[in-house]
Amino acid sequence: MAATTPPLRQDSPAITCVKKLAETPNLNSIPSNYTYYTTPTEATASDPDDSIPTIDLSLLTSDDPDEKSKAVQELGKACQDWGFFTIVNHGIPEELMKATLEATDRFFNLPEEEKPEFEPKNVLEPIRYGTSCNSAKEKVFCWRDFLKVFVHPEFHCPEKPESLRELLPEYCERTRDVVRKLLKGISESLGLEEGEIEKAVDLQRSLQIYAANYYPRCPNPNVAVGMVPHSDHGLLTILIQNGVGGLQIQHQGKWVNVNAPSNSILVNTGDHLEIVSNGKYKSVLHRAVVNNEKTRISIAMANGPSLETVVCPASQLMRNEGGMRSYIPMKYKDYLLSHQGSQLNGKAMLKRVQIQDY
Ligand SMILES: O=C(O)CCC(=O)C(=O)O
Ligand SMILES: [Fe+2]
Repeated sequence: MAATTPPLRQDSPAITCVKKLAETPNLNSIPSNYTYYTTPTEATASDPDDSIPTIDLSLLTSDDPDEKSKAVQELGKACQDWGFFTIVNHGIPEELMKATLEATDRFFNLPEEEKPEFEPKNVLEPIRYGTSCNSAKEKVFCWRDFLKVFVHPEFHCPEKPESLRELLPEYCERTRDVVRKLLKGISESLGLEEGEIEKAVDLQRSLQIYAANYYPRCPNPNVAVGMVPHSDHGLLTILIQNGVGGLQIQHQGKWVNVNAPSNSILVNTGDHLEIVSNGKYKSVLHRAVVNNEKTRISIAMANGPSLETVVCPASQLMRNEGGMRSYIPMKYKDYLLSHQGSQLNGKAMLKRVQIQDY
């Protein structure tokens, strides 16, 4: 009897994880549907002309009013000029960061059958494991696998590995504490009451997402992309990585490299900080590049308003600025659904709620 090819399972994903693809023996070049850049120099960036700002978190909560006010000013300047900064004296133990990165690595190295469902359809699914950015919508894929988990206000976590279940609650709580302190300082830097942003976005019930990125070694790093240029949807993202660089941010119209060591914590501003600040603190455009030497792992903790909050520019800010509102109020949940449901594309989603050019 002639052999027949079994029919494709209806539910079989159109695409598999890139880790598996990268492990194909003798893979010398990437498949054409991973070629993102047509000119290899497009993926390059220079080192920043000025150094990326560093914020000392301990000074933000200093009892000395002068010291605190100086720190608040520096934080405001970092948000306005860069939308991006490093933090020091943040109180998150280095061992916890390291162990969380290791547990994340362990997750990606589990056999596929021990991982959660691949590419679930619902964007609000609290545990999502997948590849690229939005593979259902893309023609060209990113050289990246991801795990996204809603960790607050309700904590979720994949069953395995056990180390992730053990470490994640503490790492999430510590990063939320950092975010609370930063938002207080940012509020003050905008001339608002310290707790104004916290109240406006209902931080107690904030949506926090653990977004882990796995970028395997890539045979053609100059034409592939780890993550396409985008801004994050939330307020502030706290990012750590396994000592392998790859993040680039756009600063003054130019792509610049962020080569942070493994123990540093990076912070970037998201779309909802831009909205709350009525455009004063713009969300930073960033992307990830890949390399052919080492696997890169990053953990981006996305911290947003609560899902039910209708976010709009802070009312006090509009009073100060003569009532000019630059963004249409929108429920964060609806924003997230649109942002995550479409192809990731620069700041396209933010433009949809923007009232005027500024
Ligand atoms: O891997 C990185 O450095 C960037 C990740 C990122 O931008 C994201 O997860 O939103
Ligand atoms: Fe991002």
